[in-house]
Amino acid sequence: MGPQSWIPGSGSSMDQVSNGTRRYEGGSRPQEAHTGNETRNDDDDTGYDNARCGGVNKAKAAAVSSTTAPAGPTDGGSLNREAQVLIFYSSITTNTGRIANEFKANLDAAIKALPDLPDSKFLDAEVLDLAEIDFDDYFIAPPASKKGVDLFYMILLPSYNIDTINDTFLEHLKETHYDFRIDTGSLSALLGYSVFGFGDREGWPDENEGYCFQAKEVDKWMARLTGRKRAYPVGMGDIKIDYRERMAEWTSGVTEILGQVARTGNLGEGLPGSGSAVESDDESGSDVDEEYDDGETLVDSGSGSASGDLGDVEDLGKIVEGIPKEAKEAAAAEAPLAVDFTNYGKSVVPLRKRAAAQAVPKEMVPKNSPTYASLTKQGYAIVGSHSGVKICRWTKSALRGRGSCYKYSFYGINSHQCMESTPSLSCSNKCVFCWRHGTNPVGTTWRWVVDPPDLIFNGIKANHYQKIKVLRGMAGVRAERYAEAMRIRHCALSLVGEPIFYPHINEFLALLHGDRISSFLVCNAQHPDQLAALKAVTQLYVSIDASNKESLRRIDRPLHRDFWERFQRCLDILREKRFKHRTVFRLTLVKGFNIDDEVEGYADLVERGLPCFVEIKGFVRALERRLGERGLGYGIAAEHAHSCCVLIASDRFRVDGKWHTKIDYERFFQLLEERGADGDWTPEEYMGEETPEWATWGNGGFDPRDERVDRKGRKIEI
Ligand SMILES: Cc1cc2nc3c(=O)[nH]c(=O)nc-3n(C[C@H](O)[C@H](O)[C@H](O)COP(=O)(O)O)c2cc1C
Ligand code: SF4
Repeated sequence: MGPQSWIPGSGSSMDQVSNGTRRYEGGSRPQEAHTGNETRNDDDDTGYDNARCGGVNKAKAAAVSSTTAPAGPTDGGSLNREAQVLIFYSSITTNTGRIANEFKANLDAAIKALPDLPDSKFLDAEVLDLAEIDFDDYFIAPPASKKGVDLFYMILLPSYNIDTINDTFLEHLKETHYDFRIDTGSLSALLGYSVFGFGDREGWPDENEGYCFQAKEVDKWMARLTGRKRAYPVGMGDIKIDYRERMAEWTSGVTEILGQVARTGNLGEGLPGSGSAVESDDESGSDVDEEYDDGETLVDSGSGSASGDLGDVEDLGKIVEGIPKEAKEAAAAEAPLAVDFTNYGKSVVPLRKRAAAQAVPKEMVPKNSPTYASLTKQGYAIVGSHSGVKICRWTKSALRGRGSCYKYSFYGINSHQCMESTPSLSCSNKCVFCWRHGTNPVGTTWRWVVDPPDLIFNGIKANHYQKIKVLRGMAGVRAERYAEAMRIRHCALSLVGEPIFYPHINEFLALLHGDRISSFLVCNAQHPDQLAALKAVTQLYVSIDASNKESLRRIDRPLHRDFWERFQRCLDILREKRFKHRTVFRLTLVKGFNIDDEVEGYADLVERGLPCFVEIKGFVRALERRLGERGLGYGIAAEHAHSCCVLIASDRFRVDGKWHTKIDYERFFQLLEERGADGDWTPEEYMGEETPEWATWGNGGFDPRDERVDRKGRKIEI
């Protein structure tokens, strides 16, 4: 969408029909507004018929009329008119008033320092006390007094759980939104807005207890009134502790956006009038609850993906369990075992043809392939010809302070700083639960064009950041977390495909580590040679979908004929590596296929590989008991109740009776720098601090500082 989109009269919510009559949403204006004594006010160049307004007061009508007054930029993108920031604040005990005036001085200076901006474009900001202005003048439509100037609103608001001007203000925003005489999005002529809240954690320790609650409310209503022109996530600062730091972050973010607005006339990726908003919430609906419903299921562990979208691989177990037993059995019985096109021996492809096909390597996922279409439709970005990156739902959830994935509870992975990706979208299995049947590239050896590691590394990072930027306008995103999210700290190589299949996996890992990004690499235990040659990773996983040869054949449907031998060799390699890498078994249990009578088999596999950790869903106690009987030294260390995931850990990670499942990432990078990717060290050397109490077995694994919400985004009282 071009810059014209936010010009009043050219945008969606403020449309005027050619005869100047204001167009109401839904076609015609509501019947009950007619007085029966209607005369048209010809002086009203907006075409808005004041006489029809019934109870609308004059100020309101005038304000409404002004929404159609300003014209927007027309010079091919950048602002062509003067712009100004209006800083609104409320203040009862004077802090915010003082801060607002200091802020104005800083902001004026910061705007002047923006590169490539002519001085004349931004007028000095104006500070306005909400207690002294008439809300109708500013918060129904942009003020008529500012005709010809494009406005950007910043609202600085302390929270008060007693009756103050804030309540009147919030009531006004709400009324304006619901007033049928006023168009939806009546403030959409603004360039954008952002809110910063002040609170006091001493009395209101976290958001569940009301910390900065009114700033969040104002932010929500402003999103509605502006047609979702949240330029930057709501910021929050504790007046006694960190407001300076938080405000500095927020100010730098907002100023950057102002520069973008001035240069391009729009707010950037993901926001109205500025490109794709598909990943942002729709805030135009009339139901307040819906605003916070992005379809994420954060607490309802019983639901899987109905659409067939695998979504997040981290939720695999849940999805797998959701498949009816009969369907799985039918799939396993009907689907032919995948044919190995690359190994010699019996093959349906004649050798000559195969040789010809291999002469010129093809792209693994060409742009015109069904796989490409399918992946991009589901939010994956394809990088080069065989790599992918996607924002996982936990990253979105963490950005909004609504909880992180189990790896945060177990290992201290910040979900909002985590990038989920793979350098190989291809793999050598055709697992029954994989949604990509029929379209995914499979093979036992690499037979495609190989992209260089730096192309993949730079590409996935750029795409990840771009996707995060799109989320800037999403309801509920915290400014602090957004700022942190612009620094990737973790990479989960666990998207679809098989990462160690990529021929330059070690070089790729080195690039991640060189940028101080930790690596969690998940493989399917089918490539022992590559596994043996793997250099340093922060945490190394094998995915274990079955406990014996027959189940594995039926569930993973591997391409390799010697799949079981490969699988066992991988476990042996993992056993050897356990004093170098943090090794993990991820047990994905397919109900009906492999739970019954298989505990013994899983215990055998654990005994063979002796991993540092076992991530498991279901039959936790049974497995723990078996491991105990064999004297292998494991215990239940942590849990994440939402994803029904439990962590069984080796006693190596229990110090003085306390579990230490977290990772000291800084120490990991130090070890790498000191000793190199081939160097010797043990996982214990970068063992992190004690597992937090809330993450230990029996305590649920939900960080109390986050807010629990249900499927609709409604807060859950605990
Ligand atoms: C009576 C009272 C109620 C308050 N209620 C809240 C609250 O619900 N949430 C919060 O985060 N801070 C609350 N605060 C803290 C204020 O928001 C904080 O001190 C703020 O900086 C005050 O700004 P001001 O001096 O501009 O009025 C409250 C403070 C007082 C005195
Ligand atoms: S580890 Fe990263 S990619 Fe995986 S679920 Fe957690 S936040 Fe998402």
